[in-house]
Amino acid sequence: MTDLLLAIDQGTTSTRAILHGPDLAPRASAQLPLAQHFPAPGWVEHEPEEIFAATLATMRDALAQGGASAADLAGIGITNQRETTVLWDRRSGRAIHRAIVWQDRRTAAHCARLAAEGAGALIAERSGLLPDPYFSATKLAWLLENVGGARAAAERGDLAFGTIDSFLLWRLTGGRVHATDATNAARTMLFDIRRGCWDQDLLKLFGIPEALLPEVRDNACEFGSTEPGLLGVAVPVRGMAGDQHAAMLGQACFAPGMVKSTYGTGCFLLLNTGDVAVPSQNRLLTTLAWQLGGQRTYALEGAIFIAGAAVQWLRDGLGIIKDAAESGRLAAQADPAQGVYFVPAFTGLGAPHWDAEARGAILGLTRNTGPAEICRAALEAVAFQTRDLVEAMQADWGARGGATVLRVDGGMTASDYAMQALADLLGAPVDRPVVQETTALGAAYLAGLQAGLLPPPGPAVAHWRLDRRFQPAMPRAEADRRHAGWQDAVRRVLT
Ligand SMILES: Nc1ncnc2c1ncn2[C@@H]1O[C@H](COP(=O)(O)OP(=O)(O)O)[C@@H](O)[C@H]1O
Ligand SMILES: O=P(O)(O)OC[C@H](O)CO
Repeated sequence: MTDLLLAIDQGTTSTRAILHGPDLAPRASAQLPLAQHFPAPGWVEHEPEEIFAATLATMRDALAQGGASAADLAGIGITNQRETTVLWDRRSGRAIHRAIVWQDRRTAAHCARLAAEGAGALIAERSGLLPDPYFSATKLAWLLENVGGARAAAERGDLAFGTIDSFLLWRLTGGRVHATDATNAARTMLFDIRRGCWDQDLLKLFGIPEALLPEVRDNACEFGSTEPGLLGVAVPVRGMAGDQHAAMLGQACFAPGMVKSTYGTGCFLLLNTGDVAVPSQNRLLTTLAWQLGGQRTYALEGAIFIAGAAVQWLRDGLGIIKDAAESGRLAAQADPAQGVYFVPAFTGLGAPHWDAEARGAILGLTRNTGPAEICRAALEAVAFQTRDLVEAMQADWGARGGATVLRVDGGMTASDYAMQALADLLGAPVDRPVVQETTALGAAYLAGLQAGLLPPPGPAVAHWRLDRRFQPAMPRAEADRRHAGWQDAVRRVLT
């Protein structure tokens, strides 16, 4: 039977492939870590060849573990870390520089200049974003300026730009297809989210030759077939979406007002705003939720750069825990009287502050502070930042109503401690689904939708099931007092 769906989830810290049945039940998975390169302070790069090799290896491994072959697949869905920028040679398919990762801050001065020159209004009106190094446009401009011969080659049409989805599609199809999907395009800062096309004024603002750009398609469509030599037979790629958008589909946030929050390296909270692109008055991002059948559904997004990455730093940087799970065990033993706050602004602060130059701090230390208090502060920082985003979203969307429950997913949701702290400090229930790999689930769903195996977004899609609801247990006054302490700590790191 050709009814299995293979999702590729190419994330910031790892590459995964998950094999799903036609009912979207996960059957087998494979994962490989991804090396992080930090060539200068604030710079973050990935090796595109490593990404492609890991993608292929995990796809083959997931199929083998599921006792399946490529001939059993109805389609592949690709989902990916967004904004990360690759520039490659069309002839060789090889990148001319390492990928510049979404967290990379090397273009902070470029963005500050754009903001000072008043370009923010055009950027917000067309792309729904704001001038920050997070998005692809200034990363691509940097590559064109700093890699020898790149601009001339780009103008000759010899180079191709893409986010990780496009790069993988190019390589999987043997260089036959240069395409992206609307959600990934929406994160480049070059795309008009209301008209659904590349924007000439933004291309001019960033000095980007149009010849570099991929074709923009719906999230579910025929993206092209893989080279037969790669998996044994040619398999159609039928779904593609940025990871946070795929997670919205995986979380079945189909109705306006529904919210999901993904806690991986960073945290990304998205609210479905239906067919309206809602401009934010509170420094959130207006973006696409998905585009299907040419119809665009929009979202408001709050992006926090550091969530689980703070836990990684406790393990690898400070060395106070041996594995991520230990952070919760230690936090549970913390002295409740100590007001320690950890602002994990390692790569600046994202929404709603957007301060690229801010750096991290741990405040409120005493002689009694130890690893337990620092772990608690790191886990609570994620909850406080989520609360900042939720409050900004309520201000933008408020009266229109919607869900009062937060659907969560991502690696960090494995921590019961962190999820309870989230419910407590937010003062709202937090729902963790049975399948926490919602990003891959969303990608598999898109491929299944295109293959005709699954219905369009709506009540007939039945892949979401509750694992556990975390109810707020902390008195509201206490949560507010702690949040005020957090806000004070943030004020001290802002530049
Ligand atoms: N039990 C846990 N407690 C706290 N953090 C955790 C736990 N398990 C995993 N994490 C964090 O989750 C992150 C990995 O999540 P994942 O969704 O795989 O990330 P990404 O897709 O960004 O690569 C890591 O940063 C890790 O520190
Ligand atoms: O790889 P993740 O899961 O940390 O997600 C990265 C985001 O897409 C960046 O915008």
